Amino acid sequence: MSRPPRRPGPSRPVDAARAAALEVLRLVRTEDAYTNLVLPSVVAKAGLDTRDAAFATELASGTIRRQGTYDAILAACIDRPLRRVELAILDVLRLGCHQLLSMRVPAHAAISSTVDLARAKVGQGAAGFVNAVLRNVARQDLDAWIAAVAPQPASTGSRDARLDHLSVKHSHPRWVVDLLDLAAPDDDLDALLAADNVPPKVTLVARPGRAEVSELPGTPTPYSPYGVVLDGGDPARVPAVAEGRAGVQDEGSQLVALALAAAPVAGPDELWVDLCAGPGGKAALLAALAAERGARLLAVEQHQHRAGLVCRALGGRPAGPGVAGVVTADGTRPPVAPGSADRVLVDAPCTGLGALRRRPEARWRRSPDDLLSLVLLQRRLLASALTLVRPGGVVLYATCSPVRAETGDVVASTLRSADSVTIEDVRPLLPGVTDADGPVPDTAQLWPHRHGTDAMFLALLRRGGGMS
Ligand SMILES: C[S@@+](CC[C@H](N)C(=O)[O-])C[C@H]1O[C@@H](n2cnc3c(N)ncnc32)[C@H](O)[C@@H]1O
Repeated sequence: MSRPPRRPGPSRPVDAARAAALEVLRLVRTEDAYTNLVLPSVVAKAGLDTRDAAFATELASGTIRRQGTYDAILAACIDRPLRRVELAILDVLRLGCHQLLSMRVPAHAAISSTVDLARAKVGQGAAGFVNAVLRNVARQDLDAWIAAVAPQPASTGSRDARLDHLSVKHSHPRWVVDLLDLAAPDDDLDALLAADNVPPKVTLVARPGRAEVSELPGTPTPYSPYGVVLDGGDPARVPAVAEGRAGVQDEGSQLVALALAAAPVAGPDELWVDLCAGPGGKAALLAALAAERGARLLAVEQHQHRAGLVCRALGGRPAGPGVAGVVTADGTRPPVAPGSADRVLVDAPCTGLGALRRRPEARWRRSPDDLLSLVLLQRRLLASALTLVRPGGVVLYATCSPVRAETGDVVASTLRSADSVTIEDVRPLLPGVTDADGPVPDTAQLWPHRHGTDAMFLALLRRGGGMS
């Protein structure tokens, strides 16, 4: 994206789009803000036109996403450890790197406008430092820098050396690369990490019985019969979305809801439960499918605010066609009679490492310590779901993560400890989807680089026998 700074000259005003991007970096760093949530308000406050808004969006999102690569390069250009560089200056330097190395902004424009930004927002001393460092960065292109700071090891090199290289090349924390390497199919890691750096296009879902796919602008999704990939523009302006008959939903998430609904269940099929429903994307699709069959969905969500979002996703009514209610409750102890549900979805809270392409800052926010507590909760939620479901009913366990500890390992340990629970092949419930074998037999794993979806994991369990 080539875009010169507004006005060259010795005392230039700071460029509004670059200043907006810097403000987004500051909010994400100091207030734990989410890039995608703060961008619209920062852009609006700065009064940017469409072109400048697109520039600020790419500059902020891309810089945050690629900060691991840029920090490795900056470390090679600065003669003290990066941790001793003032964080406000580091933000400016990272923005400069993104313009120079990934946005094709001409070097003189990238450097002079970023130096102006440093002078205006940090101080005169910072401007000189930024100027010197960015001139150094501009000496070579991104590939040359990666080769210099994280050379690709020979094919005989160690696993550690390979992962070190990929961590810098694709700007992922090293511990995340380690877990994704253990999860990804052979030789896929490079493509998977690259896919995490490509922001996905917006995908819409036409909720069955409420909207038709033909009403939605865009290209039909390859696997979900209800999905459309939007060509561009604001999804909120699509009438069916504004009216709540359609929604924004990744195709992988659509496939999770569709797989639960497609699982064969003999006998009554009246009560479906979504045990971790917030913010309600899958609940809305499930409720629409349930309504078509005379069944009803009960949505359970632990956090009140998110339960409110589920209500909104379900059309704002506490009950109605396809909806039995929305309950704010802990899914490990839900107010639902044991053995009363015919189908249960456990879309478990997880690390979200399968949806990194969606949230630029997400990879830097998680820590390895998160995993253990999540796994314990995932096991308890799955055990709870198996108590709620009647004999012959099904539980679909899903995560938006491919990490084995929270996918196959949770399922395997549950199968070892639960009485009268069997696993069934979930892959036939994903028509047209290939190359999606999960980490344990009969499970499925979707991938951004293979299927164009988030990395959703799916396992289908059936309760057998009588009541326990
Ligand atoms: C992965 S998200 C679910 C996404 C949702 N199914 C959708 O498609 O919109 C997991 C949700 O589980 C909720 N949650 C976390 N712990 C829970 C618990 N113990 N019981 C019920 N919900 C819980 C989180 O607040 C979060 O909203």
